[in-house]
Amino acid sequence: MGNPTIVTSTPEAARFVLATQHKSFTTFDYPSVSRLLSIPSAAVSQEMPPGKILKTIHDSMHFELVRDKIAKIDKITRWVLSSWDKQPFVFTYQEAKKLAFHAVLDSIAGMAPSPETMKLMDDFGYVIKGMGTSMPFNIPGTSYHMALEKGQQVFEALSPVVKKRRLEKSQEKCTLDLLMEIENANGEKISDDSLQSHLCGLMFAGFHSSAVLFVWLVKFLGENQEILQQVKAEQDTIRMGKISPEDPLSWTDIINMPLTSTVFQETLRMASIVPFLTRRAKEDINYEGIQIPKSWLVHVGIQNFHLGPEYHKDPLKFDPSRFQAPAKPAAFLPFGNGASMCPGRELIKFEALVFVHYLVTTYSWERIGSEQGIDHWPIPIVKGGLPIKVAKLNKSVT
Ligand code: HEM
Repeated sequence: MGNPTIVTSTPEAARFVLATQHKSFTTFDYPSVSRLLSIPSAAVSQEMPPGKILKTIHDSMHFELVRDKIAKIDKITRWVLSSWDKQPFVFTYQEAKKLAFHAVLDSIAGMAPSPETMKLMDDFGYVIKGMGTSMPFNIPGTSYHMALEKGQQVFEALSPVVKKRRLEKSQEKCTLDLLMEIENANGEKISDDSLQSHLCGLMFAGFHSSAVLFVWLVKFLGENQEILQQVKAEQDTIRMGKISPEDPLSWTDIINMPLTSTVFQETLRMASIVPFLTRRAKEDINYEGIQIPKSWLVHVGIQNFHLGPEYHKDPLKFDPSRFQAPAKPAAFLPFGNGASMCPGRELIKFEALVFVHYLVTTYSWERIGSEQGIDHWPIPIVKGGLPIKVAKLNKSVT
């Protein structure tokens, strides 16, 4: 990282750094990543207090607002899954990206799937790829250079989206609508450039991590047939309670998915999609006798305790039942902790449960190809994109 760094691996230290002593640390962004996302000049972010923007983003993903989006998530999920049986096989990661990107886009910008959103997704895919490079040099021909170019294109493509949304008076509030309403101390509203930039940041926060989660869900369920059958029974019961096959899932259905919810949690634990978080000390800090000098980085290893036998019995076994009892305090932090804790955690939970519902009630699947293993950077993902052969079930609804 090029900075003196202290590495922590216990949940207690994680809690200390992320929450209890939050005032003593600042978040740390990798410069090569920030560069890909901070598309307009730094001056743009000066116009509105960052705290106000962050609060608005968190508010826009408040449980009650996200709960109202279940029908939309349902529609997007059916749209993605309905095409699977027309193909000899699918790359789970490709399909997961489609689902994750459009669910996030709907939530943050109220945008429905279209050829334009597909192009936006493909372009943003290059930005993500550029973040994963170990050589972030802006040299033509490199993936980092391509990512910078594509990031700029995404930023520009969002300009008409923001302008149109300013004119619309939509009943359903998305993050963009709420950001448009805030004012700084001089009574000025946020600029279009700034809004476009924040949308890019939100896409980054919500897109790739969600797509990767869906891939892990398919992998773990496929490898654990007994659990899959139990999840299927839970989801079939919900489906059979519907009057018409077209009826979307509702909030009541979501709360009737306790087993699938534990599968979601166990997948987050095993995959540890955000394996570590980094903070910078704002001052000299003493933690249980250990001196953390001002401006040093602290690397909070989350995966260490997610997979630590002291915290989770038989940690490499996929066992959703361990979440029937609450996890030891702070030994499960897939969404971080404290003030920066992921505001998208309810959204992604609903997305994952709806996805599993249509997956197991519509298809059976079988992993194909010989590629094994995990790519670990920037986040852990199944190598090869998990190609699967799918077969439509008799009473499927998509
Ligand atoms: C599997 C999916 C996801 C995982 C594992 C995940 C994980 C995390 C983690 C660990 C953080 C804390 C970062 C830190 O403390 O430095 C975070 C922050 C954040 N996440 Fe997520 N996230 C996911 C999905 C989403 C989604 C769908 C959205 C919606 C746009 C989202 C939006 C955000 C935002 C805006 C932040 C920054 C919050 C802040 O700085 O106050 N995330 N996420």
